[in-house]
Amino acid sequence: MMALLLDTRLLLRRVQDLRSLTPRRHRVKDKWAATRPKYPPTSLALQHFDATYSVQLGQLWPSVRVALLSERKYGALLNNFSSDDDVLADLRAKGCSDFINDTDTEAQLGLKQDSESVVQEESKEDAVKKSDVDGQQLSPLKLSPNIKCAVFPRGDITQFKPARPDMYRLLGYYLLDAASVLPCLALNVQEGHYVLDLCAAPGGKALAILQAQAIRFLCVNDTSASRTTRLRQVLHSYVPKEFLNEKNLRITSFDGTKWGEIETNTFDRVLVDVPCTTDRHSLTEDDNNIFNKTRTGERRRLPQVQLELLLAGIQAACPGGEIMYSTCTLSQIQNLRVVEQAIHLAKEKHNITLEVVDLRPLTHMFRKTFHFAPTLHLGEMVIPHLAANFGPIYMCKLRRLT
Ligand SMILES: C[S@@+](CC[C@H](N)C(=O)[O-])C[C@H]1O[C@@H](n2cnc3c(N)ncnc32)[C@H](O)[C@@H]1O
Repeated sequence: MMALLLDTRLLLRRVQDLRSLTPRRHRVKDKWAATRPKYPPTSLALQHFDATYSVQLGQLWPSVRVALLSERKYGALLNNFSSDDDVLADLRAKGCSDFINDTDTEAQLGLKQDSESVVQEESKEDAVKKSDVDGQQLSPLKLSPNIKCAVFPRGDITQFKPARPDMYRLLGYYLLDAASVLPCLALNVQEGHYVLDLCAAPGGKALAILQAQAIRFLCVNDTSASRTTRLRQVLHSYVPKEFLNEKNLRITSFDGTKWGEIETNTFDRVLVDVPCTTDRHSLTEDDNNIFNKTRTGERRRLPQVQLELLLAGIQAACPGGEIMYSTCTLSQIQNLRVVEQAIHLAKEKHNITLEVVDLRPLTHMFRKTFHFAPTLHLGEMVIPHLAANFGPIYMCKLRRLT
């Protein structure tokens, strides 16, 4: 009996000891509980997108939503300046293909058995007809064969390893959303061109444009000083020092909306890759999120800033020059509406006439790699899909007639 009493007392003491070691639940609030916003920006973004994109995209929205909330897919933009000649071969050995140049004729014609293919219901006859259209329409597009981007096949979510430096410490590839190479390809830079990248940091698209190895002069600009520093670092990690001189390249940090006051009628090609709601980032990262309550004003001003940037880009182009407007949002207000207004205001305020360049041949050519939104009346848009989780990327190309 005595032994049992002792055992019980010992047991009680152990329990008390343990209690003193374990803090009572809710006695002290966890630190994060006090600072965590009631409505995290990612949740606010999802609410906003559910309300707007369900109307804009209709039946497509649920599948785009799932893809946007899932792991994104990258592409590896090959660096032609690297002295390592085996990079693409190594990536191919891992199962990648260069989505721009590895379009073998059979696959182009849709004759290959591909259970996942977006064109799986396309008859052989249709495919052959479309291929003829490709041939005719793609020749004026003159895509640069030097721009190469490796991707894993549809449905394959293998991740790329970080790029390795060559003997000159230049990296072999740059990881980016493969769809963001499309505006650079469609910009169609030709030998001897003067090119302006108005919102260039961190520099993925500038790097893609440089791969064409045709440019006479590239001006890269970004209003953010910290992002311009990042842009410089990127250029130094991928482009040889000999190229990074004032004769070939200018790095500036101006407010791009004012470019029309600085330099007009100058560039053969202008890329206007504007700040936007960066839909994928807004849904997945609370840090630096434009849906943060403190940034509501900035978010509401975006369409106006985008319009001013596009108008400045249009003015910076020379007559006959081409301007590419691009975003990484699905929002009609930031995409088509901005382009419509810019075309109108360019005429009204600056007497500049523009024509919209048809990018359908490009979308047709890359229909096996990306999902494109059904016909938009202005521009083209890559929409995220679980089997090919790239985008969103909107692009619209304008040509200055006057
Ligand atoms: C979508 S990001 C550009 C991405 C870049 N083109 C790339 O491919 O890496 C938009 C950029 O616009 C810059 N930006 C925002 N407002 C600007 C302005 N008024 N003038 C110039 N750049 C601006 C931002 O700092 C940001 O780096």
